[in-house]
Amino acid sequence: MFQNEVAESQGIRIRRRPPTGPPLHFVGPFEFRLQNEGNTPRNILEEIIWNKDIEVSQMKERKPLVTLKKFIDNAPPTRDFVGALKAAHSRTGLPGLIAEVKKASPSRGILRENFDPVEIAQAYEKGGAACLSVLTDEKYFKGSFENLEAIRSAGVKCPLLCKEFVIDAWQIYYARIKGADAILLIAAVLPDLDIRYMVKICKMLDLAALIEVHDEREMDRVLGIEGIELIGINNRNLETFEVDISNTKKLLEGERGQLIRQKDIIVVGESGLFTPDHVAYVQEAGVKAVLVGESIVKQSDPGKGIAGLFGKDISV
Ligand SMILES: O=P(O)(O)OC[C@@H](O)[C@@H](O)c1c[nH]c2ccccc12
Repeated sequence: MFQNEVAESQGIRIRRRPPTGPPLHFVGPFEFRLQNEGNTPRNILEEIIWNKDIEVSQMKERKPLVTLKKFIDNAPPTRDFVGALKAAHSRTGLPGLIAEVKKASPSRGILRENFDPVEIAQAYEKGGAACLSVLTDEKYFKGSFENLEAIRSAGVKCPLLCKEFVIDAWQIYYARIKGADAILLIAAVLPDLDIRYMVKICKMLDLAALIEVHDEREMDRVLGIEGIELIGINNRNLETFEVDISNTKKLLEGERGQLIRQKDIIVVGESGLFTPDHVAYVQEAGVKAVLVGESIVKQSDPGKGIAGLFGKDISV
């Protein structure tokens, strides 16, 4: 089966870029660039993935895997991402916070004009964040690997999640070299075999893998994969941008919730969390951690934003 057919059989709607790319000109009497005939992205996530494909193939040419592997041997050890979340949860009795260093997003535009990633990261740490998430996609989120590196070099102690659209194992090695302690893998984009393979690479590199799901089918696929410690439930649909925090509750009900507790998997509630009520709602649903960007990054002091989000100071 071809790559897209394997993906489709698992309910994955995101297609990988056609190898030839969309035709750029008229050929013969007909325009071949037909809308939605396989050569135009159908939604924003698909567009991001097709761009990422080009970006990664260019970066791989400049820094082939053999070169990256040499740097890995000298990279400092990673810090325990999952451990930090668990420790925060038992210290505060509230979900451990992964605070996101996020300048912009395709759905919300620019979130913060004067954006100093290191300053924001330090404010988050001071405000009681257990871990940080750093967006590294430049084109759609105005993030960068330089931000990740800078935060790590500035002496921030919170473990760092590299927030990327991973489609190739090369990106995992790259993230590790740039200072990541954990990496995001999105089930809406990656077939089971890729997730299995990438989770193994993460283990080999001592990185935590946060596997992100958005619906029941993705959750069931991921629960069928061995060795997963961390699942994120995204309340935002990355194809339509619709946000609904009851999604977290829906995916943790019944047998799924039971299986997750049995397997001792930590669930992270992601996106659209703005108030102490929101946090309490997803905690009630069963999450032990939350991933929050917009509501805290927008505050003039993002550290105080954390106290606002939880309804109390969690820094002590
Ligand atoms: O800013 P919010 O609504 O608090 O969301 C943060 C985070 O969940 C969101 O940025 C996110 C979750 N999964 C993603 C995947 C790609 C890009 C971004 C994301």
